[in-house]
Amino acid sequence: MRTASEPVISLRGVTASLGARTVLRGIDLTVAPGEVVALLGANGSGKSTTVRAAVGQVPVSGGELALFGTPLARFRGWRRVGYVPQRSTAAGGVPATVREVVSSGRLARTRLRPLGRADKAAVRHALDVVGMADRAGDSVNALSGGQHQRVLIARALAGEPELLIMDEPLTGVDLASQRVLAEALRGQKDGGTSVLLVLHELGPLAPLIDRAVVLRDGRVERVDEPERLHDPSCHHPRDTTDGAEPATMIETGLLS
Ligand SMILES: Nc1ncnc2c1ncn2[C@@H]1O[C@H](COP(=O)(O)OP(=O)(O)OP(=O)(O)O)[C@@H](O)[C@H]1O
Repeated sequence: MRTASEPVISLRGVTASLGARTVLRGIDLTVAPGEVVALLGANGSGKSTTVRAAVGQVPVSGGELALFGTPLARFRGWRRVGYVPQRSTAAGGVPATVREVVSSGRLARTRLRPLGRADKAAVRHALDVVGMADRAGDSVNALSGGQHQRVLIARALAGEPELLIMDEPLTGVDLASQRVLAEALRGQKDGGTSVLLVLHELGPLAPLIDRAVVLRDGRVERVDEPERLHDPSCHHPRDTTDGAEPATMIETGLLS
């Protein structure tokens, strides 16, 4: 579902540095309402830094960044945003159950009030969607990496976000879990949620993706339809006979 209204995420000429290194060199990126956008690119191209900038975790040194039409510095609508960080930055060690972690996804809505009926229903639904309802009472420290990832996704879904941002949700996740995630995302998309995903491969998510934005060295190298990324003719420019400008092969370095 696309509308002509204002983007839910808008980055224009965004620059950012980490330590002494300039990592983002002028990123232009928009996500329209209801759109599912994949952010692709080689290791170190700036994908995570882009999404971390979008959620205010990395300070921006230049350009314009807005969420739901509000400049990030003035944005207060965090209950509208669900964020799943890259797994290594959110690993276990927390003495909490699966249900407690997923419930924390309601915090921006409940503002420390006890969970009400609607909150509990949203938590249950999120656990169901990721197939973790039967593990709700278990410690998160007793989960595998892929299960932990599902819990983090459920935490984001529990907040019933209008915008879902996920950093490499498929990494280290088996094919069955990838399909669970694809189903969950399908449900979100059908409900009108806008989604920005950092990915290395489109995998089972390919049919859901409206646009793929490829980063290279802190800039947008190209924006493409996912079918084109899978089109073998794009990968062999010398084979093209119609004189059309061939697309560049996407090399993440992970697909050998
Ligand atoms: N804390 C940091 N201090 C300095 N440089 C950093 C820091 N974190 C990341 N970088 C650098 O920023 C660049 C972009 O990193 P980023 O994590 O955004 O890339 P990425 O495209 O998400 O990579 P990957 O596919 O490996 O996850 C890399 O060159 C990285 O070395």
